[in-house]
Amino acid sequence: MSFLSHRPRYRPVPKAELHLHIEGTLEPELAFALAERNGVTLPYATTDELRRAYSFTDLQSFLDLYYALMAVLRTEDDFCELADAYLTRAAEQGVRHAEIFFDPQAHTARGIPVAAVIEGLCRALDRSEQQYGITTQLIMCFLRDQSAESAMEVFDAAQPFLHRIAGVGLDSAEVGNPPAKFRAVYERAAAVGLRRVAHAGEEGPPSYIREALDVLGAERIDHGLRCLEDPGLVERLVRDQVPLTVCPLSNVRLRCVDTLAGHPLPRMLDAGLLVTVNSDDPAYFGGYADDNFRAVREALALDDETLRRLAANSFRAAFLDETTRAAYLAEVDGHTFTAFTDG
Ligand SMILES: Nc1ncnc2[nH]cnc12
Ligand SMILES: [Zn+2]
Repeated sequence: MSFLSHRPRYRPVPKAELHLHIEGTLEPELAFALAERNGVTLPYATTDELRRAYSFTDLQSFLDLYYALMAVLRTEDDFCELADAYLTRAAEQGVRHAEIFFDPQAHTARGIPVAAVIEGLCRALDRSEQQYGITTQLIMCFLRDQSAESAMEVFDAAQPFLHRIAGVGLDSAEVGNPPAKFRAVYERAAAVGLRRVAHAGEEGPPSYIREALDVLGAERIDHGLRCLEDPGLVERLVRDQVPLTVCPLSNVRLRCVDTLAGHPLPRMLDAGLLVTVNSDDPAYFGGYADDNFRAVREALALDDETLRRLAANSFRAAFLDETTRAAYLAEVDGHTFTAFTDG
């Protein structure tokens, strides 16, 4: 019997995943299968060789590979399979509700119609509650390193599908692309009742977090790590209980923090921030939702009550109706963290 089989394992705590790019769940095995099906040649001979390329120095070095690998995603079926694969994994990791980002401009720029992307994703999401026990929402992200006009064009192209979309987000290369660039498209999103979130303070300065709140009306901040450099901003985020969707394994892989043991998550919790734990791009960063929970548990010596607080925060921060939120919070309350060993 191996040593590993005696390691304690934990039933994953029920949680909501609020910061998850569906394109970032593209595992090398699926990438190769789709490449073959679609006649796309990848510049890697094997899945192992591709995995070896997952060594990033910053956000941009990751984004270069992330966008390049999307070449294999071409049809509605591809997007459906991608989402199904994520939901299968998420269910194993205790995810009960997922608010899923997608990057339409990364596909329309390659000639893929926005309909293929959204209809493919929705085919998987529509059966998610029954098949995986996971409720879902879609959040359409604008690429901040593209122009404001391009964001407006994709928003126009998505008009027939807006009833399938819960909100809009902002992602891609942060520094040099401040939130205010997207004021107009966020105003249009707000006018039709869409929820608003934005990546800010991952690599960019605290002023981008303020701008996301003040100019875009962001209700949640994705990452938000660099708020800690601005005590006045922290005070505001605590006072208003603005959720921050933190992604610990991502932060280490993209070198936003040096080590997991040095991650500011405990400081953020101590400050009273409404922090949640998420996976960001799990196929690239070494773990899905509960892998992130387990990693911070070990590296930061978090106790069960802190993990329970993080799980509860995820449902508090989710775009759920109050009845569903209460039901999920009751699941968190009723969860026991007892370890079990198998083998
Ligand atoms: N961590 C991240 N930051 C910004 N844009 C992204 N797109 C996918 N993952 C991202
Ligand atoms: Zn992200």
